[in-house]
Amino acid sequence: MVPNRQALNVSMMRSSSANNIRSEIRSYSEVQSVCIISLLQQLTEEGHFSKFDSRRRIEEALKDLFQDLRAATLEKDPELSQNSKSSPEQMIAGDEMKMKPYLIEVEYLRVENLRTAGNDLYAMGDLKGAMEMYTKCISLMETIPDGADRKEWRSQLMLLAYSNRAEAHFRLNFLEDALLDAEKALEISPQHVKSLARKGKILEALEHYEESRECFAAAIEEAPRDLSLQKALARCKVNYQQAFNGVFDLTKFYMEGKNATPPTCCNFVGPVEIRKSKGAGGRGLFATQNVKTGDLLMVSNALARAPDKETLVHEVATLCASSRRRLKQVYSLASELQILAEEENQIPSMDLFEPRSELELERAAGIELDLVRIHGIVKVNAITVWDSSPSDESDDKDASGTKYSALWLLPSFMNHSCTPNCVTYNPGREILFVRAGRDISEGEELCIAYFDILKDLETRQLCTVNWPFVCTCPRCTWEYSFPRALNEVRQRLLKVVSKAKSDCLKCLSAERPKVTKDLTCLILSLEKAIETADLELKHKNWIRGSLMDVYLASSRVLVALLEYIDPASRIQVLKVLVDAITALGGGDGICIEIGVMLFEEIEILYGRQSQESRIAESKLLEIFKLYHGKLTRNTFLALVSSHSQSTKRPAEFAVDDNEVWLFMKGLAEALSDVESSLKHSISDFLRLAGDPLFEMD
Ligand SMILES: C[S@@+](CC[C@H](N)C(=O)[O-])C[C@H]1O[C@@H](n2cnc3c(N)ncnc32)[C@H](O)[C@@H]1O
Repeated sequence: MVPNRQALNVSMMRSSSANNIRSEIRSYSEVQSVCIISLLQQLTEEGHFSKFDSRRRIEEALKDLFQDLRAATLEKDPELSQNSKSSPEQMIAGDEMKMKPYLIEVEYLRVENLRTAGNDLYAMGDLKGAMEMYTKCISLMETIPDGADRKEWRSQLMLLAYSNRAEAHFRLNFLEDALLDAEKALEISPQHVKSLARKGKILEALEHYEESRECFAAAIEEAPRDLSLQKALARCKVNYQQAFNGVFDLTKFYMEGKNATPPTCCNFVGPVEIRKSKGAGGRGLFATQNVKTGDLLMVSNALARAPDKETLVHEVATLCASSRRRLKQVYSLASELQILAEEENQIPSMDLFEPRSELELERAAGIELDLVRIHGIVKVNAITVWDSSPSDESDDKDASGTKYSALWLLPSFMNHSCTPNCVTYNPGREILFVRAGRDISEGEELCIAYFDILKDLETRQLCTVNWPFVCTCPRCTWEYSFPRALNEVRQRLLKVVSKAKSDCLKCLSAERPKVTKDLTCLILSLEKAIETADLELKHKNWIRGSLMDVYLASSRVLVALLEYIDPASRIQVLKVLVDAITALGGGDGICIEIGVMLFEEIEILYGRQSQESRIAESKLLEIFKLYHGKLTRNTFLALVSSHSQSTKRPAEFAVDDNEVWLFMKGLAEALSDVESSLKHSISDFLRLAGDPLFEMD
C-alpha cells in the first residue's frame, strides 16, 4: 500500500531538511518510493513547493533520492531493474501493470495535496492562487478512474474542493461562480453545514434573500448550536424587511450619536422607475406613485469606492470582470462619450437593479471590458464624498473626514435640479438613502442636487463645469430671465460685507449692541422686502436660496455674537433661513444645523413646555424627516443632541470675538453708506422678478 497523505506528511516535508525527506522516503518500499518521488516531482513541477520552501532544496533532495532509489532498485529487484532506466517515469512505464494501483494512489495524493495547497494559499491571503489549486484539484479528480474502495474518500475530497473554491470565489467577488461551486458541493452532500452557510452568504450578496434564509435555516437544522448561523438567520429577516418592504431601523445608530458605526443596509428599490427625461438630458428616475415628504424612495450601496476616480475606474472594471450582471448594470449608465455624441441611451429594465426573486445565473466567463467606456461612465456618474465615519482607517484624514469617490448604480439615473424634490442621506459605508424632499406626484421626475444649490446662478453654473451639461431646471430658467438684476442685489450685499471687512478699524464695546442690531435689521428688511413682494412662494424661496451666502454670513456673525443680540430677532432670522432652505430641499444638511439652533434658541427663550417650543419641535421633526423618515421622540432627541454639539460653536463660528466685532462694525458703517441704494435695487429687482413677462414656468 502506498503511504497515505498523513504518512507521507508532505507538509512536514515542506519545512524539513532534505535529509529528513530522504530518511522518510527510505522507510518505504522501492515501489512506494517510486510513487512518492513521482508525486514529489509532479508537485514540484506544479510549483507547489516554490511558494513555501526553497524550490532548489526540494529539487536537490529529489535528485539525491532518485540516485539512492535507482541504486537500491538495481540491486534488490532485478525485474524492476531491467526496466529501470533513468527516471521514475520510465521505471513506472516499464512495469505498468505492477505500478498501476500505485499510480492511482499517487494521483489521489496529488489531488489531496492540491487541495491542501489551496487551503494554505487561502490562509496566506492568496485567493487567486487558492482558487487555481482547487480548480486543478477538481479537474485532476475528474480524470482519475472511480475505484469502488475510494468512493467515500473521493466524494469527500470533491466536496471540500468545491466548497472551498466557493469561498475563494465569493471573496474574489465572483458571486455567480461561487454559487455554482456551493451548489456542486451540496449535490455531493446536501447537509454539509459549511456549504449550506456559504451558499446562504453568497445568495445574500446576490440579493436573493428568500433563498439565502432557506440555506441558513437548513444549516441550523444540522448545527443548531452554531451562533454564527443563528446570527445569519436573524440577519435574513432584517434583509427581507429592508429589501422588499423598505423598513430600515437605524434607531440604534442614531441613539449612539456621532461616533456610531453605520449599520449595513440592503439595497431597496421603492416606487421609482427609469424613463426618458423631459427636462434634463437622457434618462431620469420617476415616481411610480404619489409619495409624501420623507417617504423612502430607494436605498443604494455604492458598487465601489476608491480614494480617487482613476482608482475607482479599476475597481469598477474588476467588479465587472467578475459578474455579467454587474457589467450590465454599469454599462446601463450614461458615459461621457455617449452624452457628448448625444447618443440616445436605452431605458434599462428595473429588474437589473431590484433584489431578485428568480435566480438567473450569468457567469463572468468571457467578458471583454471596454476600459474607455468604464472611464467615461465613472466620469459622469461617480460622486465625491466626505466620509467622517469612525470605522474608516485611512490615513488621509482631516477634521471633516476622508475624501473618496464612489459609484452608485440606480441613483446615477437621477438628474440634477437646483430645486430638487429629493434629499439624500449617507450614514456612512457608502449607503445612500434617497427620500422625497416634498410631496411628489406619480409620474414626476425625481431630482437631487449634485452640488450646493444655496448659491447664486453664476456660482451654480460654475459647479456644472465638471459635468457635460448646463442646468435648465425651472429655477435656473427663471433666473436666466433677469440675469443681471438678482446678481446686482447680491453684489451690493456682498460689497457691503467686503467693505466692512476692510473697514475694520477700532473696537468700542459700547457700540456692539447697536451694530448687531443693524445687521439683524439688514437681514430682516431684506426678508421683509422679499416676503411682501408680489411673487409666488417658490420664487421667493429661490431668491432666498440665491442670496443664501449673505443670509448665512450674517447669521453666523449673529451666532458668534450671541450675547449682543436680541434673541427674538435672531429667532426671526433663523426661521427665515430654515423655511427657505427646507423649501429648497434641505441643502446638504445645513438645514438641520440651523433647525437645531432655532429649536434650542426657542427653548431657552420661551421654555421647554411653551407653545413656541412645541411648534419649533414639530418643525424640526419635519426637517429630520427629510433625512431620516419618521422618528420616535427619543430618537429625535438623541439626534438633536448629536447635532447640538456641532452647532453650538462650529469651527467656522469660532473666530476671535474681537475680529467678528470689527467685521460687524465695518459692516454697519458700510451698510449705512449704501442702505438707500441697496433698498432701491432690492425693490427694483423684486418688481422685475414679479413681472409676469418673466414668469417662465
Ligand atoms: C448621473 S447622470 C444622470 C442620468 C442621465 N441623464 C442618464 O441618461 O443616464 C448625469 C448626466 O445627466 C445629464 N443631466 C443631469 N442633470 C441635468 C440637468 N439638470 N440638465 C441637463 N442635463 C442633466 C447630464 O448629461 C449629466 O452629465
